[in-house]
Amino acid sequence: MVVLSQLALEPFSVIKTCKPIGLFSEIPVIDLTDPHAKTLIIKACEEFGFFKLVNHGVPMEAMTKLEALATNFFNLPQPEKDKAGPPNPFGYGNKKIGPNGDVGWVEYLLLNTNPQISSQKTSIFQENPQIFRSAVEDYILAVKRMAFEVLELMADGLEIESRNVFSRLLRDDKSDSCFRLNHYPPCSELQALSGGNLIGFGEHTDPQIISVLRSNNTSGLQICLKEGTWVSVPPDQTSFFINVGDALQVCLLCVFILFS
Ligand SMILES: C=C1C[C@]23C[C@@]1(O)CC[C@H]2[C@@]12CC[C@H](O)[C@@](C)(C(=O)O1)[C@H]2[C@@H]3C(=O)O
Ligand SMILES: O=C(O)CCC(=O)C(=O)O
Repeated sequence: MVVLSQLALEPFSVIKTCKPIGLFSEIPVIDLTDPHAKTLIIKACEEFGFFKLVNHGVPMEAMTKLEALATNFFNLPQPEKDKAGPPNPFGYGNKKIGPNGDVGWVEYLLLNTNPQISSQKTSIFQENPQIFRSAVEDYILAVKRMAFEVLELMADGLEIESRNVFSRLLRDDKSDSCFRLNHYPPCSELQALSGGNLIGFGEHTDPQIISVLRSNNTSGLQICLKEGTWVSVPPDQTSFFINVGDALQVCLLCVFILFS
């Protein structure tokens, strides 16, 4: 048994904890091949701002490959991972999230997704540079295709004449879309001491149009419902989850104001 002294616990004092909450089974599920997908997406955006995507067209092989390589990266000794940091804004980060001084029990790789991905810090792809880089590129390409489809269905569902009104923002070579690989390391001693789960990536809204999320069959992601209750998203190995970001929420509000 390891007993942590007060001194050893000091660096963790800024990491918050939360009590486990129940899994939420009512998250809308959108089948991307369903002819009614556009209507169902808009309904899900209005009701939850969050939905699950199935039959999304991203090959399972691309997901599995990336997951294995990311796991290899996060299993590297700390000094090796640190060579890919600090994130400014792209690169490897540990506990410090974003520019606002937020901290969490998380380490991550933040990358840009534009075609000049080769301009990323090469130390990110250190172990197997070609293999890791091409797995990241293949995955990003497949996820982008899916995101184009979702954004175009959203425009269709809103009956906006130009179908690419949202997707062109992502298609743009200068798009500031980014790709984030989060790893939440286990820390059973601290969890036992605190009596709750350590918060990895704290409460926030996403500034983007949409965020595309995937978990490797692990629970932990929580969303806040309209009435303010936090619920847990059930673990899922094969689906993606879409979260409506602040930018799209503003667009949706404008559309509703204009047409109501
Ligand atoms: C804590 C934060 C990190 C973040 C900016 C923020 O203040 C709130 C949203 C976070 C997020 C989530 C999606 C993307 O990964 C990200 C790059 C973004 O634009 O918003 C991160 C931000 C970040 O890591 O800087
Ligand atoms: O790791 C996750 O699934 C959550 C990350 C997140 O909330 C985000 O990137 O906005």
